Amino acid sequence: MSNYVERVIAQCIKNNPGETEFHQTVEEVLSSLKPVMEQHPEYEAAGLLERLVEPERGVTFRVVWTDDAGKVHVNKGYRYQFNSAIGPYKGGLRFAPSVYPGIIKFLGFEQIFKNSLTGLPIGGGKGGSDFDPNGKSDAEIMRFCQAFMTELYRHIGSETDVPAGDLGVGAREIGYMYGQYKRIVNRFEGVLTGKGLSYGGCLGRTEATGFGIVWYAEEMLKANGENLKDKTVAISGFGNVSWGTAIKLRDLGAKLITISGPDGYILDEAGINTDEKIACLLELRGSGKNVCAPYADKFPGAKFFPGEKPWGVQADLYIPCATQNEIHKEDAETFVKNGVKFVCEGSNMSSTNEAIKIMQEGGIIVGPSKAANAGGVATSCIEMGQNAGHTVFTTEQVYEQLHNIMVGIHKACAEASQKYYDKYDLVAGANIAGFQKVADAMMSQGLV
Ligand SMILES: NC(=O)C1=CN([C@@H]2O[C@H](COP(=O)(O)OP(=O)(O)OC[C@H]3O[C@@H](n4cnc5c(N)ncnc54)[C@H](O)[C@@H]3O)[C@@H](O)[C@H]2O)C=CC1
Ligand SMILES: O=C(O)CCC(=O)C(=O)O
Repeated sequence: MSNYVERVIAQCIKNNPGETEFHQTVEEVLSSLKPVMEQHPEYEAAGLLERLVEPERGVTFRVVWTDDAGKVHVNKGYRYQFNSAIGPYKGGLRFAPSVYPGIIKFLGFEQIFKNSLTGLPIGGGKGGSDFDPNGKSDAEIMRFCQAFMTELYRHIGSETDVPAGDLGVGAREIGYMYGQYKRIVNRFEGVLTGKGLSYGGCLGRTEATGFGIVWYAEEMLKANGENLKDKTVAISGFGNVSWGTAIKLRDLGAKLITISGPDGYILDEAGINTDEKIACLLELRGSGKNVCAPYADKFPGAKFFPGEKPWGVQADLYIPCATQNEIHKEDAETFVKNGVKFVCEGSNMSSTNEAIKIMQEGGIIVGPSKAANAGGVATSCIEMGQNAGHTVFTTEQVYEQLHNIMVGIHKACAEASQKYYDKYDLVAGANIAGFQKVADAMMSQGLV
């Protein structure tokens, strides 16, 4: 039966040449499902894994827009609708020059399991463009978003596929895309999440991913007899997820000491814990320059380390919050050498498979991104419910649901790994717990 897993991985790599990030996640997820396949031979007979790694649908389209000087630009747009067994496709849109099918497929595949882990009725999908929002004017962003939605609108809908933000797509971009969708279809519906509060957005969605990550990390620590109070924490990035993470760390009494960007990292040993310092993350993101160095100019005492990542800094907990594959083999070796105990992934697929193996073998507890960052999409689903019911939830109602969901996800991961591996392995547990519900639904729905 383990041959089944190997065969599907090999075939998937062959069918999707050059898409290394997609290969990486398929390998990581499917490998940990081996004991499940042993117990369920009916899955192989139903070709379940072959179907799981093949998106139900994928569209690639041309996006034509003009810059402020009137020059015409052409970008690629994508939406991969991976799996709708348990609900409408759901997942963000990423705008970054590095976007190509391998990135969107890795994110879409991860989203299937993440969305299932939330316990809510949402399938998996992801989309985006190789458009670079950095350095663009507001008018250029608007024209790009309108052009992108002019094609995307025909593939999505509040009961079909509900995109949201991701890297490079925040409230501003969602607003421009929502306006264009509404103009084309002449309907006001919950087709996107992460909307502004004045037109159907959900209180708490902006900070939800970061809050959820910290609540998940808190469960990891508690399960190992510790808590977040007075712990030092190193994170990467300074975007939406880093910002929400910074706020919740402060709420729970932890001390955040780093942020980072593509230009290097900031070490602020006094703690990134005042309103002004935390708001500076938003200013850096809003500047459109994609650099964190100006933090050190603004707050004397903070140091900037150009071209370096924050993983060599001594801390009790590490939370990568920027992009995929931020933790490589060498970083994992540094963690093990430094006696690190906890790494909780905030960004999607923060670590290479090799790094995860080194960390786990070195005794580090790793919280996998598909579980730890699921609070964002969970709150998006709360937003969908709010829109469908033509109602509004209070911040307290959203936070309470979100907290319960994160505690539940940690419990599901721990129980699944205990059942199939007889140990506390959140990485394998997240894959198995996320898989189980999707597999049950796919088996019930026949060969589709
Ligand atoms: N926004 C959300 O609700 C969710 C986001 N995520 C994931 O969290 C991560 C961060 O997303 P957001 O904060 O929303 O994006 P963002 O665009 O607000 O911020 C991204 C941050 O990552 C940094 N960054 C990007 N590429 C980098 C690179 N190559 N090297 C170093 N730094 C880099 C940027 O400088 C920025 O600080 C992504 O992996 C995303 O997929 C996951 C779940 C939900
Ligand atoms: O809120 C959503 O629908 C998607 C969030 C997202 O892109 C993610 O979970 O990676």
